[in-house]
Amino acid sequence: MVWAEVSCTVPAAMVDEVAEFLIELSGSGVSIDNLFLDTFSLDTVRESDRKTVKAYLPADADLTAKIDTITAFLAKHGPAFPDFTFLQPAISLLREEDWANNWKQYFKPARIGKRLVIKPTWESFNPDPGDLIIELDPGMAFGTGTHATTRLCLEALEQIFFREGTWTNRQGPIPATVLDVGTGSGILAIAAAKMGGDRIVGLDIDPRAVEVAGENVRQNGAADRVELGTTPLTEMKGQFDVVLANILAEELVRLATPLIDRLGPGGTLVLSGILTEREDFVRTGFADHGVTLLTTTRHAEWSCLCYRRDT
Ligand SMILES: C[S@@+](CC[C@H](N)C(=O)[O-])C[C@H]1O[C@@H](n2cnc3c(N)ncnc32)[C@H](O)[C@@H]1O
Repeated sequence: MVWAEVSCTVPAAMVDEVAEFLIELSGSGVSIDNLFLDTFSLDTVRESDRKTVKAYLPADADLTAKIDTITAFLAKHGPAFPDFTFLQPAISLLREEDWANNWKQYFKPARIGKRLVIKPTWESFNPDPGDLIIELDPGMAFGTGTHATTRLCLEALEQIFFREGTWTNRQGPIPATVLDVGTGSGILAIAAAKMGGDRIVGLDIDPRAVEVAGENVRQNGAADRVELGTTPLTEMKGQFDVVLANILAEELVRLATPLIDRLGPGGTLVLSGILTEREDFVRTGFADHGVTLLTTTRHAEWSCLCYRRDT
């Protein structure tokens, strides 16, 4: 397999927008070269006013169209940023082994919330007491923990499971069952299992994501509690204590009824993948559905809404 490394050099203020766009397009993470070194002395390390955001795309028949999409994105959105100069994205081809190693230099253990650490398998990490470690290699499925929408879900899960100084489910009866709609890399399902969920079901419409999630679940020793599959949400049966869905606002609203149907009375629904400007659209879509909005959290331009099912 050959990969294309696509490098976009943009003003620092545009980095977040370009990174979000490339994450969506590539279905995976990006790297950002953010330091400009101009002498041998570390004292002179300073932030550059330009940064290079790199994404990795399979070098297949779709590559040219994707590069055209990236070029059009830069040309359309760049002029809104001061000091923008249009630079054609630079492309270099990498073999699978090089691609894998390229990723490695950018993925470091990341703490999310207070106790969760996402750790690439090749890195060593000394956990603090009470830390939960998720071992995750960046694959082609979305969900390395670094994206704001994933982070917001993980923080919401910690709020649900960690109470009064302990992970509740090991002591208490609920919450015990979790449905993760759009599981991607399986990161939320694994986190739910580590936090104390007894039975977790992860669904994804993309069979490749389910495959990657399966490997990650096994790697984290959670296969006894996590089931994965491509069953459409509308065909799912049963009810869960927690339902997570990190998919886009339009899809969340489209699926409002089946999402709530899968939630047991008093259960918590975590909706993520919502651009903050689309928050009201989602709130309206979930109004009069027998759920009460508990919290709204935001990170970058993303929002996460948590609801409780009333009866
Ligand atoms: C933004 S990713 C989230 C991945 C992971 N849960 C996370 O939080 O990082 C969304 C995932 O949802 C899947 N997806 C989109 N619409 C879906 C649907 N209607 N049912 C199930 N999966 C869906 C996509 O294939 C993708 O893997």
